[in-house]
Amino acid sequence: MLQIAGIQSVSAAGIATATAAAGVVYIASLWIYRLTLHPYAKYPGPFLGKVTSLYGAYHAFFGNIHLDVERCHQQYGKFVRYSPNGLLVNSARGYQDIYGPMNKVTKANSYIVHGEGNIIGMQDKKAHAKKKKIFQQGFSDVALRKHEGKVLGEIDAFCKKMLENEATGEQPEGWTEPRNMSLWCTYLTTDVICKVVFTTSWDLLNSAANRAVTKTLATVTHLIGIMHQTPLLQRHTRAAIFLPHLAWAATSLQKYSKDIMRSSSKIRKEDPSTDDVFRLYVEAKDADTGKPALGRFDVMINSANLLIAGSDTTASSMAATLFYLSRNADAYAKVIDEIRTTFSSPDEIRMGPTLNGCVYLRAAVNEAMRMCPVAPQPLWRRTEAGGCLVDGEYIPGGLNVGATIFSLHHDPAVFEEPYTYDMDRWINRGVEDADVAAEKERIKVLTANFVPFSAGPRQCLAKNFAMMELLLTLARLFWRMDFRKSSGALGKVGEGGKGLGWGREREGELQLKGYFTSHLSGPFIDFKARETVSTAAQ
Ligand code: HEM
Repeated sequence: MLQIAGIQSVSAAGIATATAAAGVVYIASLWIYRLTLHPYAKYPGPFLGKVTSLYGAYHAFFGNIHLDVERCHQQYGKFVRYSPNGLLVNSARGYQDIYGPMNKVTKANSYIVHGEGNIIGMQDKKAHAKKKKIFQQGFSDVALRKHEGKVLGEIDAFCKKMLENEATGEQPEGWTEPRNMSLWCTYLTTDVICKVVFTTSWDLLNSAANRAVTKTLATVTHLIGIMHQTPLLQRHTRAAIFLPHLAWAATSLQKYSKDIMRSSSKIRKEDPSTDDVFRLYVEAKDADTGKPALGRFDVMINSANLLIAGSDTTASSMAATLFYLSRNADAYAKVIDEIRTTFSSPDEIRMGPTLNGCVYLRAAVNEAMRMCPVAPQPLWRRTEAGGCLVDGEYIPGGLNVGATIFSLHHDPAVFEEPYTYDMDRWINRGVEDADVAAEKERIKVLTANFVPFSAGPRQCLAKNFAMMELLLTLARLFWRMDFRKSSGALGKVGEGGKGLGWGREREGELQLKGYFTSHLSGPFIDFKARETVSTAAQ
């Protein structure tokens, strides 16, 4: 009992009841405000999404946020209020208004979860543009030509590995044991990005010792994906309390980053001429002052960030292409034939116009990236003071707006049968003269709705590098070996099926976990060396 000013005694239970009652009144008033007077009150959306940001966090936790957003657009239309302060739009025009070059938005506050100094989270537009120019130099055309040799070395090691039979010995007729390609592609892309940025790697392709790093990377993107959806979890301390089974990954990532930087700096000490992206950032000069453009911390955090941004992203696009080609015989035949007739040896497969001219390969990758985009969650932006127009709707300043690439890529008004892998939709149909304009328009509309790397000033920093890695890897792989989906239960891993829940029931469709980046299980693929080629050419 407490005696207050000698007038009244108050029990602990009484205080608890009063506090709980005040809490209930506060939450009820907040919900009523959000449902009636809030500027987004007029927009449709799921009831729980309108009143609490935990709704989005819940779906991000289970990795189905991209599907839930898709379901909401189907139910409510183009505009969906997906969180109290967050409105989603699904149209090419809306996408350009939010992300395009003329946008009047900044990155939403949720991007603080990527850590201080990380380019992906910068809100100040001018400061971001200045930094991006510098960071992009690491992936410019000139830099890409420098990286090509390192990338090809890793790709060739990967191809060799794919033809090895580990575990249980050879399968009949020369086919390898089933390989889990989301894992193997992540080993490759992690080795590649480490080599390009730091000159050293964990050699995940050849050694199992550090392969746990892929679990760390996936868990970090899961954690970040949840934190992005709700301000209630945007501090790492809170995430550590409420999501301890994921939060460990942030510390683990720091350890891995320090580890790779330590080995990199050892190499640099032994050979000061070591040339890589890290060195380029250290030596970058400010164009106005001629002084170093980046501080030590800036270089460290952004180089480490490239490990996350540049590993499972490219890997899932690669694995998705293998998934769909292994299930679509016609597309498979066209791509394989194109690669094997265009190049007479794998060594001929290099960056340049010949590879870029492989229209079927490009279409196969496009269609896989359309169906399985790498960034499947709402990419939230905050409107600037004064507000802006988003597809004709005025949105006041200080609110979140966004879109999901997944829904834009599955709009049935643009992509006929959006859940079907149809590589040919990307191929010019070579129509009669009278229809040339219509065909041009068809491709233009598809392209406007196809934004795997996003658009405008915050689009992917290393889009050309990622495409180079994807095309080189797949072309060299397809030249050297045949492949097929594994048989039995393994062959079904990662695929939709009855009873898997809304949006996950279509057989033949690759299912992804909608973390901050997409996370895949499988596909399991068997490989077999081309019979007509001498072993020397392998
Ligand atoms: C197929 C592969 C890839 C895809 C589809 C992809 C896609 C994207 C998308 C959609 C964004 C925008 C994210 C947002 O708005 O929050 C982004 C940003 C970014 N990406 Fe990629 N990415 C890929 C590979 C890479 C690679 C290989 C790297 C680095 C080597 C990289 C580095 C970055 C960085 C640093 C940003 C932030 C840019 C900024 O804020 O200005 N990405 N990427």
